[in-house]
Amino acid sequence: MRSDDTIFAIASGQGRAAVCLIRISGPESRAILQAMTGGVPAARRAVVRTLRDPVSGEPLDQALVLWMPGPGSFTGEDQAELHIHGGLATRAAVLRALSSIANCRPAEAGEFTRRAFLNGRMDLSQVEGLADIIDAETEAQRRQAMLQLGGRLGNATEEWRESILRVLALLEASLDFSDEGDVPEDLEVEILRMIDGIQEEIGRALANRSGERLREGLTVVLAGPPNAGKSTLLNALARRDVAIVSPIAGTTRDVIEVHCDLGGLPVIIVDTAGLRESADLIEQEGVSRARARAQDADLVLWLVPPDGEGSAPPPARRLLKVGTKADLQPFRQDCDVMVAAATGEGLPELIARLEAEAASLMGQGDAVITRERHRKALGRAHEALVRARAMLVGRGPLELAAEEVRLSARAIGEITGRVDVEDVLDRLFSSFCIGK
Ligand SMILES: Nc1nc2c(ncn2[C@@H]2O[C@H](COP(=O)(O)OP(=O)(O)OP(=O)(O)O)[C@@H](O)[C@H]2O)c(=O)[nH]1
Ligand SMILES: [K+]
Ligand SMILES: [Mg+2]
Repeated sequence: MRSDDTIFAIASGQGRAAVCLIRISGPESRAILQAMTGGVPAARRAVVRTLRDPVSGEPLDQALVLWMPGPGSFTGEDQAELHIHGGLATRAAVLRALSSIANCRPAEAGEFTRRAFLNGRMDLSQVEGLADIIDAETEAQRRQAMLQLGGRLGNATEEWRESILRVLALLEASLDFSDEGDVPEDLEVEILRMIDGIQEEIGRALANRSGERLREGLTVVLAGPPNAGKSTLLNALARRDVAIVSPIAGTTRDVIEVHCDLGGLPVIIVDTAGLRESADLIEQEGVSRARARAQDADLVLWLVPPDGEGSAPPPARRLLKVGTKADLQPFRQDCDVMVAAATGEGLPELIARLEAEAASLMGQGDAVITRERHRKALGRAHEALVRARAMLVGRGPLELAAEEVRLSARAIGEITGRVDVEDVLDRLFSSFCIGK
């Protein structure tokens, strides 16, 4: 795979369609337009042209053609777009023609975006935002992904990184001047004050897990004794016949997941095997999976049937008690909600309750961190700052404190893919006037 190849790909999905969009990026883009359309249109102006085979000159299709010269294009390279008719034979003919051109080849997965990143058109957090937009299943996920693509995470991390590098610059300045005397006391006070400020902001971002929950979906596990009505409730919430329902206790053995959209928030509802002691090996496995899922869940709905006083709920982070078969039992004081999934009674109340739970656990996309990767990088940055601070306060070697601060900046830089420290330091130093 060469990065100076010209790449092309269908960007509009597979299968027969009215229109098919072919994206082209790389140095041959202009030559391709010349060879296939007989000219190059004005930049970023859509024109209709006859597409021809570059070797035989045979007409292949009528297409809408765009020329987007670099560096102002998505990838930063010269780019062209061919909006052709979406018939299978038409696509195949145009792709074949493109393959026949020297130094042109089909793009690998994600290669356009990779080039955009390598050419500085977007940072890593924006690349992830773009991926999340394509994967977004609910309104709140879409909004969060848009904010990330727009640079919310990238801007926040760049600000933190710049502040950390300012601390580093102050430390290095102190190092440079330490043979002329001690680190001025007011400078040390200033450094500690800055570290405290950055730590507090990063700490606040780390404390908020709603972004990751929103990106991944909230996991709600239905648990309870056999025949509590778990599968019936799953089917009612999913509004389709997903799980087998029967009066036989121990019907469900596997873990069954359904993705739902609750008021714009993504919720994964998980049906599990009824919890009981069983001699059946398969059922035992189902029960142990059910317990494991309940333990990891954001929320467990513990289902209590009319005769369900005997069994105890599994350990869970958060648990709601739901009295089931409300058509067969009166309101239970020991339950938070009553529902009869078979008749639909109480279902709107349960859904409203779930929406409220989801909203309080996920917010509406106000978190900065949306992935484990961000959390790990920020966590490392935070820890390094804690060590640097301890070293400064404990009068440890200034060089080591500076090294910790440098580590912190690098860790934060991983979020956007900007890990260069020296050039930013140079820029910062040039604006300083300590002992100049
Ligand atoms: N009357 C009434 N019966 C219900 C209701 N919900 C479920 N049932 C019945 O209860 C029985 C068990 O329902 P399931 O949904 O299979 O229960 P489960 O908890 O998934 O059972 P296991 O998978 O075996 O643990 C079935 O015969 C259902 O028709 C309800 O709201 N009212
Ligand atoms: K059952
Ligand atoms: Mg079941």
